[in-house]
Amino acid sequence: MPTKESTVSLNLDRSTESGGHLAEENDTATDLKMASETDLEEGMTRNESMRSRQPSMHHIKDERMSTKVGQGVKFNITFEDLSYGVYLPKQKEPKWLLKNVTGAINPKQMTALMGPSGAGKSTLLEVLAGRKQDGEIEGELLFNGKERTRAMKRWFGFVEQRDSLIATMTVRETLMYTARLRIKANGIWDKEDHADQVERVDEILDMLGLTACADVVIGDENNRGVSGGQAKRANAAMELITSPSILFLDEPTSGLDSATSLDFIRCIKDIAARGVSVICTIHQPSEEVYGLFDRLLLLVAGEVVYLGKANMAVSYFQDLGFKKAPGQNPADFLVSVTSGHKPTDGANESKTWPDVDPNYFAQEYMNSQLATDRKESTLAHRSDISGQVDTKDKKELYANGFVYNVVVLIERNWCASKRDKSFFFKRVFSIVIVATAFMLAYLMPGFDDAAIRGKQSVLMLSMIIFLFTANGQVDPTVERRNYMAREVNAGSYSVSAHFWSTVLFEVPWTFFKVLLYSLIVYFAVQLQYTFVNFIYYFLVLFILAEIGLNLMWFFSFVAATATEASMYIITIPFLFILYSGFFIQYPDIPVYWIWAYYISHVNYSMAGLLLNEFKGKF
Ligand SMILES: Nc1ncnc2c1ncn2[C@@H]1O[C@H](COP(=O)(O)OP(=O)(O)OP(=O)(O)O)[C@@H](O)[C@H]1O
Repeated sequence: MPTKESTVSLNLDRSTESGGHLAEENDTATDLKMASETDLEEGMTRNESMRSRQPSMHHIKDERMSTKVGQGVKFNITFEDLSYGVYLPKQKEPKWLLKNVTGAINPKQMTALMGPSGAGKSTLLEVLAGRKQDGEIEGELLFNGKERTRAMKRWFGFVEQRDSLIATMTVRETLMYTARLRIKANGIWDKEDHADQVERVDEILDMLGLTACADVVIGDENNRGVSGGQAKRANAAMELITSPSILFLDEPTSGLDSATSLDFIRCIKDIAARGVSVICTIHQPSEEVYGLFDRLLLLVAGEVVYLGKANMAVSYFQDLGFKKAPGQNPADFLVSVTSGHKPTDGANESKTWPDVDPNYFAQEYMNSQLATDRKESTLAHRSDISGQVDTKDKKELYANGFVYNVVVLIERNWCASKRDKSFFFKRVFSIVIVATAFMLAYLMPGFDDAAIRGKQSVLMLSMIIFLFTANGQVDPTVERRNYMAREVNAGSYSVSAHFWSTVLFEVPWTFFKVLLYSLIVYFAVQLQYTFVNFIYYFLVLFILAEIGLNLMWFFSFVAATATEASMYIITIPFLFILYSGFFIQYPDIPVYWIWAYYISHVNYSMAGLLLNEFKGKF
């Protein structure tokens, strides 16, 4: 069990490729020391040497923003006795999902994070990337020897297992908007920025073999778009736009066939070769895919059972007495051995595998020379550069300002919406159909009993329509929230920028929709023919429509699924309608529901509309 105090700390080191400070294979402490002492031999003090390598965070940021993939800041991640636990209900002690994990991830290397299902691979990836907000973290986690700051997020690229892309946008549009949001810009429509963004997008399209499908829409199950493999690459491409120094990938090949997986991992290998630290969880890679990884971190039940060169892993376990069958996939062999599952499909050697305790491999690794070397290497790297760079969090967490982000997000909303066939139907045509139906049903001039009843019904039904009219947008809103969460997590923009861009994008459409409806219904049903009465009627419906829209957004964000959101969106306004005093008169409302009458916005809106229409008429 973890014993160390919580000292999660990260660090930032800048090392250029020419400086050679971060060697390709930092396997031993000796290698690291030798590399860092190059400058010292040239007559610099250690502090001078470090300062020359590590400019301020601001300097680094500017430099990074103008560099291509792999040419910016280099990161070494070191973690020592890193543990992560969650509190289960009614438990005082945390359940430890990661236990005393020690290791390092270096630039120019591609590390595979493997292990049986439930071993803690995704958990480790998220802890390293700083994505675990809950639970308890113990041990030490350093980025070039310094504590992680929130501002560092922008140097990280995290490719989630599930592709979250906007179906109606093309691959190029997706990347262009990502570039606009994540790269520091001079202005919203600055020409130089645009040229730089185009250049970067072209570079990444080329790097990931997406140029041929750059102008194809992503698509979904209903609309044909790019292939599954291309979507995966587009998903990863979004994370490369900012030239990340560390690329985390969570099972990027899941759902891909073996040829496409190989193709994809080759692209990632090329990216690592440019100087990026790559760590990637992967399930059952083929022998060829496995062969592309430089290092392997094998986890079992939250503990490291192997961390070292990927091509040495099989012999490490063979030396422990576990023989690999000829032709057996090395990744399958490693997972079978460490998970205690002896394969039955002709791997005769597995029958002779020793029966071992579940903790055997973790213990064996802890006592191995590999672990001793690894620990020394981790410690050496951390102490070499700790305390030399500015790790203070910067005030600005996002590449660009709030207004810039809101404007770009509005533009992107339009770009994504214009190809959505249902967009105009939901916002314009559906309301024309409803208004026409009203017009035909309630042509009732005058103020006789039937006309009064008809007008009252029209007023109430108009309100009901605008309370529920936004419900058709639940599905796309729930879908987009994953996309938003991804971008907010990546530090592209704030939740409030997303909220205001959505509000501002929808306000003109709501205005237009309510105006269209009002113009048709108000005059057809012959409500009060004065400008002031008409404006009053229009404004009440507009406010109700905005409330309906906001309720839809709220429930679409808090509900687990679109179905659950729809249930809330129907139930809650329904209660406000039921106890508005229209269908059940105030004296007849059950006393335990009277609160609903007082908080019902439908009640106040209906009272306003009735006064607007009938005041002074009787
Ligand atoms: N919030 C949580 N509360 C309790 N247990 C959790 C929580 N999150 C994860 N776990 C457990 O921690 C273990 C590790 O989960 P994780 O998703 O990291 O495994 P994994 O190795 O990525 O698995 P897979 O390969 O199946 O995706 C699992 O047993 C999981 O059930």
